[in-house]
Amino acid sequence: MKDILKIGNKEFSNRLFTGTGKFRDKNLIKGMLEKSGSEMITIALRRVNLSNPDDNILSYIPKNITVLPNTSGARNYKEAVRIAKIAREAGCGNFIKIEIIHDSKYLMPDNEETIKATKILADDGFIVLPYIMADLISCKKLEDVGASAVMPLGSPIGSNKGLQTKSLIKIIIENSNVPVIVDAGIGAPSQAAEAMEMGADAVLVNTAIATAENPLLMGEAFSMAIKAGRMAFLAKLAKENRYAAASSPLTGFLHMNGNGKI
Ligand SMILES: CC(=O)[C@@H](O)[C@H](O)COP(=O)(O)O
Repeated sequence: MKDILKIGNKEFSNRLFTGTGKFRDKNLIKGMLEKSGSEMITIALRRVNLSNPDDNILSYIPKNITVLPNTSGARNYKEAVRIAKIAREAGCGNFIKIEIIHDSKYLMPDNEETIKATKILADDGFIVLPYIMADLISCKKLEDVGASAVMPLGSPIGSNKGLQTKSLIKIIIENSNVPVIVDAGIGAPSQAAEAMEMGADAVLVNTAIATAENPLLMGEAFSMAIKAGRMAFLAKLAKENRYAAASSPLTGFLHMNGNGKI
């Protein structure tokens, strides 16, 4: 079955997006991409060494992979816009993940500044993927100003705490007209599968893969979990029941009386 995710002018058949940070050896990135099949990876522009191509994170990423530069380090919309433009000038393409953070303890994104940056960059031809707090109203505003996807957080970046915003993300999924990519805090493949079962379009995982003892195997595990979650979503999950419902016909069972006793 062909199940393609379209973002901007690109099509993705793998719904795991990855990151380049925190690998103990940058040479692991290529193997992780191969094993996981991830087709898009995010890089922090401040890690692109423009003056020395040999020490450039881009040299560890195969050419067939879509690079998603992020504006990490930006504290307001002006800084994010400037970083995005530098990334495009540097040849990183027109995809941009907006990350505007001025809280170093929880690394919570500033939705208001993100909406401003999204409008300016979308108007300027960028494919904008904003990283945001899981808030429906912000997501709708982002859609209105031209975001190509929304990236609500599951839990704080690098926390590996999973889908702490689950019910809020569910509301966003049910009401969005652009792809919903769950980003940040996803610590285990089972949590990524949970997001996909709920109807997320993709998941972005960095820390849990990069800091695993075996990042290649973990990348593959995430990819498989995301595929399984996506298939379960498409197959439509069976409904939850309050009480037990016997799987076989009830013949031969003792029946309870009105007090619930057998
Ligand atoms: C790499 C990147 O963009 C992170 O800011 C992203 O949000 C992933 O978060 P985790 O590292 O928690 O997976």
